[in-house]
Amino acid sequence: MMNSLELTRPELLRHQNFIRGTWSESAGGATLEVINPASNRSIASVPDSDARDARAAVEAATAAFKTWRQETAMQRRQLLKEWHRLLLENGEDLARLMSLEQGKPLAEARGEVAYGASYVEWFAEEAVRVNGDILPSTQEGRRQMVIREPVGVVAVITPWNFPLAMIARKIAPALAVGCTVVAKPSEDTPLTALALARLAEEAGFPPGTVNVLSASRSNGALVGDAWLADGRVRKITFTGSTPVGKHLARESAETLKRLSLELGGNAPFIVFEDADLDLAVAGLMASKFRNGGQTCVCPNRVFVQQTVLDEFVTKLQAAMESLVVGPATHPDATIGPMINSRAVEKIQRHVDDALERGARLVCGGERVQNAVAAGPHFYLPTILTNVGADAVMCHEETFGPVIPVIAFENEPEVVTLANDTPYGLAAYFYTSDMRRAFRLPGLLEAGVIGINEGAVASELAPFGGVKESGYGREGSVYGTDDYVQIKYLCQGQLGGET
Ligand SMILES: O=CCCC(=O)O
Repeated sequence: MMNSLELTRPELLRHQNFIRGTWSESAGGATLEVINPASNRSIASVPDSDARDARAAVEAATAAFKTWRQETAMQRRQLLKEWHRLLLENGEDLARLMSLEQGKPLAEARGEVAYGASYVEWFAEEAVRVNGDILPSTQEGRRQMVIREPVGVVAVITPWNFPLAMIARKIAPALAVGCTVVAKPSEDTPLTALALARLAEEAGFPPGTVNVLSASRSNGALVGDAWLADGRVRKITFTGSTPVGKHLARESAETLKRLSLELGGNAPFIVFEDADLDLAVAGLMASKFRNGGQTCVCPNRVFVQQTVLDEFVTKLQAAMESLVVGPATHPDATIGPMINSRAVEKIQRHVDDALERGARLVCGGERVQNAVAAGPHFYLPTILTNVGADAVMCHEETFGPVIPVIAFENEPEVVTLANDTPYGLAAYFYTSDMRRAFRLPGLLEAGVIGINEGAVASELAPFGGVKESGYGREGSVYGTDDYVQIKYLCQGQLGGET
């Protein structure tokens, strides 16, 4: 049982920024307390960086870019492979750090180490596949070619819900193609990111190639603004809320940066009457309760065909009895604390709103009050039925262990309901009708579709949204596209002597 920061390698707990290959305090000397969401107590303090640190990181990354882009692809692959090896070798320590600062159960944190590391391995292999093209010639004696070049310095801004996987799957493709990186993790979970920086240092990346700094929410905005204003930063890759994504899109217009935005979702999970209901319940459990419901692809609205609604809810409630809410230190915990009190208040506001509008509470609906999960941030797994389309939880991401069940009559109706949102990240449906399985993906407005499957993410697959869930794709063979620019070379006068 994990009960403290007993790391095999205590030096993985970093208290400083990593800029230009050295560890340093913030320029202003300010610090930020990292809070364990399970106990609401401080775990460690890290720098509370500001615009000066942000600029120092860009200077380092700009200088490093000149040489890093010239490295051979094999050398970049080699260093990424070494980083991948170190992530796995230190996986237990990384999982402990992640559980403590983010709250996810240790088993899930171990899973995230493997998941995040898989992107590093994938992009290590992609480093040697940044190919160009030779185009058909439009004139005799002319050769037309296309090469792919790294865009330059990339700013990486990551959320708290996957402290390792999100930063790994942004930094790895950037480094693979020859970009250098300045990164700021969420103020809630900087420790995992700083530990990754330490392992990048050990892997041997040249100084300035990877720069990681921590900052509080308010100073973090100053860091972001400094990067937005800096013309040397050629790309921003961000995972987080849609309002922040829109701010980045607006403000980066001045320097016309490239953007990858992985933003909010409002995923529908649709269960048709012809579905295997046990399979659908298992898929919903896997998808909905990943990280306690704090995942951007978690089903946020569960649509069940009226004819099977009661049977489905009975099976779902029975499955939910196996969930154990508790801190990461509890060996059987399957749902940890929510990240902070703002998150718990939002969940409660959504539940209260649905109940006021006529929803029926099947189970949960409040914070946990027991000895295993004693802190203020634990929320009971909740089912609500008879949820109206006007409920706030049908329009905003609840980001917690709450399942609103909404009845529907037929396919056209549920497609309209599912698409009735500005978001379009993930959508799931369960059916045994093969024609429907082929038809529906074309009708659902989402970047990722689960067909009789609730766990969809993988390093081999493109991850990203449509509509106000953002743009750009992470992972897969498409995952380096956002980090390269196309250059056209036209070589003339090739004709030899006749
Ligand atoms: O929450 C965002 C990313 C989750 C995932 O990679 O499946």
